[in-house]
Amino acid sequence: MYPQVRMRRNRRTDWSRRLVSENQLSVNDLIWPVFIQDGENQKTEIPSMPGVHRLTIDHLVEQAAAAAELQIPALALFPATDPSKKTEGGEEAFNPENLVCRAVRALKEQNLNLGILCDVALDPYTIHGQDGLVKDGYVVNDETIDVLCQQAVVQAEAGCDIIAPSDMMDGRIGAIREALDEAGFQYVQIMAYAAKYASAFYGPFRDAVGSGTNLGTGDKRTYQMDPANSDEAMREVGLDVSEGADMVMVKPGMPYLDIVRRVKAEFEVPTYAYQVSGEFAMISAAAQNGWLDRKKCMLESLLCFKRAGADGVLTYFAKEVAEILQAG
Ligand SMILES: NCC(=O)CCC(=O)O
Ligand SMILES: [Mg+2]
Repeated sequence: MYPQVRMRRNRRTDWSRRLVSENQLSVNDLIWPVFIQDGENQKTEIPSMPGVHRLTIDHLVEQAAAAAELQIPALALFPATDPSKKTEGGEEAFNPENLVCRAVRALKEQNLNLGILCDVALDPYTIHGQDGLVKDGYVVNDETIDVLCQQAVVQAEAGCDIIAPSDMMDGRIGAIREALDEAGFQYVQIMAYAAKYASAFYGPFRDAVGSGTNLGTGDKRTYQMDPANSDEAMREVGLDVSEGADMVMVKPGMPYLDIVRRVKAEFEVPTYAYQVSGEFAMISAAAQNGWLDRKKCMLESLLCFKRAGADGVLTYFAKEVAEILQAG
C-alpha cells in the first residue's frame, strides 16, 4: 500500500498522537497497597522496595487523607503481624482487635471518599507462612474456608469496603459471600484474587510483611496457579464470578498481561491486575542504578495494563503516579 498508506502520518505531531491514542491512564484506575505495623509515629523502610515504608496507623491515616485528596479510589491494607501473634492456626486473623481491623476503623472515622480493601488469607498470621491451615503438610481447603469466613466478617464489621480473598482455596468466594450476607453485609464488595499464580515476584512483599521467614523454603504451588497455565485461569475466574465475585484480579501483572486480556474478553467483568512487589522492585532498582527512567517506565507499565484490558491496577506506584497525573 505504501506510499499511499503511511503509518507515520498520524504520529507526526503531538496533537495528532493525542488524537489517535486508544488508551489512557487515569487516577481512577489506581488502588494503592499500603503496609502497616503496630506502634506509633513510626515508618519502617523496606529495603527490597526502595521508597516504600511500613506505617503505623497515625501515619496511615495521614497518607490516606493525601490519597483521597489525589482522588485515588481505594487503598489496600497489608499488616506486618508481630511474630508473637503468629500461630499454627492463624487465629489473629479473626481477632476484631487485630492491626488491620484497628486500621480500618481509624480510616473509616475520617469519612474520606476512599474505599478500603482488605485481603482475606492466613499468611500474615501463621507460623508456617501458608495462606491456610496445614494438616499433614498439606494446606486443607474446607477447614481453611471456615476461618476465612470469620476473617472476612470481622473485617467487614471494622468497616472494610472490599473483601479480597487472596488464598486461592476452592469455593471460598461463595462461602464468604454467604457469610457476609448472613452477617448483614450485603453491600460489602468482593474482589477475588481469581487467577493468582505461584510466582517468584512476591519476594519483596514477603520481606515487607515478614511472612517470608515463616514460609522458609516452602511454596504455595498446591493452591496458587502454575505460571504455565492460561485455560486454567479462565476456569478459576468463571468459578469466582459464578460464586458472586464483584470484581476479579490477575496477579502478578506485567508477565501475565495475556491473562488480563483473556479474562476481560471472556467474562466482561471489572478486571484488575496487581503490579506486585517484584515488579515494583525491578523498575525501582534499575532506576536507582540509572539504567531506566523511573517516571517513564512507571507510566508505561501502568498504561500497558489498561491496553491489555484492565479496569484498574494495584500498584505501589499509585501515589507517585496520581501526583504526576493530577499535576497534568
Ligand atoms: N496478597 C497480596 C500479595 O501477596 C502481594 C504480593 C506482592 O506485592 O508481591
Ligand atoms: Mg479459585
